[in-house]
Amino acid sequence: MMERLKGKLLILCGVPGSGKTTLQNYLLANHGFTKVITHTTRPKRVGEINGIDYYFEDKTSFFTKNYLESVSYAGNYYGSSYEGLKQALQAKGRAVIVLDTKGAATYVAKLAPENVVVVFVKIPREIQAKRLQKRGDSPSQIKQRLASQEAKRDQKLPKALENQAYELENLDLSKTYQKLSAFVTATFE
Ligand SMILES: Nc1ncnc2c1ncn2[C@@H]1O[C@H](COP(=O)(O)OP(=O)(O)OP(=O)(O)O)[C@@H](O)[C@H]1O
Ligand SMILES: Nc1nc2c(ncn2[C@@H]2O[C@H](COP(=O)(O)O)[C@@H](O)[C@H]2O)c(=O)[nH]1
Repeated sequence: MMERLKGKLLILCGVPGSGKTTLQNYLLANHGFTKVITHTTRPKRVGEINGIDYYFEDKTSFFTKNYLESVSYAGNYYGSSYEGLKQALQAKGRAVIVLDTKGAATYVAKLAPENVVVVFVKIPREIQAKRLQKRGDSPSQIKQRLASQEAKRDQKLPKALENQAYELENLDLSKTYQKLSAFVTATFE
């Protein structure tokens, strides 16, 4: 299915702890994007709010939604709904979503090319645990997350996204913001 929509979606996917959520917040604050809020069965982190960070679901309510795609990631379910995407695009014509690479590949397959761009965010493996620690994840959460099949798979750009994704290394945050801004200006304006 190549669904044609009004507006354009920027997908952030990539390495665990690479800064996808941080970059999403930057785009919301500085580039007029609206966030596509996704659903998860993962427990809330400190400071997360239902309906802002995610729609937090239980294992029954999760399966009552109309998903464009859903995945299992490190032992929890995640899914993005058609309604969420359409609402976010209707708001300002440009929307941003954070997905794992499997979800990103599904969007690329399902949406028309003019409606979607993908940014794959990277950091070296050696600093991943430090980034997750900085966010407040516990040592056991970090171990479980980085040992998961999905986190290992997302260490590199999958074949399905080759030549489809802008690869963005996120070391010095202010330089990353500059590069992302330039990419958005070239792609959306
Ligand atoms: N360039 C950077 N330099 C230093 N710290 C950073 C940088 N970018 C993000 N961070 C910090 O790294 C931590 C992880 O970032 P974030 O939660 O945005 O990653 P993520 O890719 O969304 O993670 P996950 O894959 O687990 O969903 C946060 O504490 C964030 O503030
Ligand atoms: N395919 C999807 N991936 C999603 C969705 N919502 C979030 N994610 C990705 O899951 C992992 C883990 O997220 P976290 O918040 O627990 O750190 C990360 O890669 C997200 O990008 C979704 O709806 N679909």
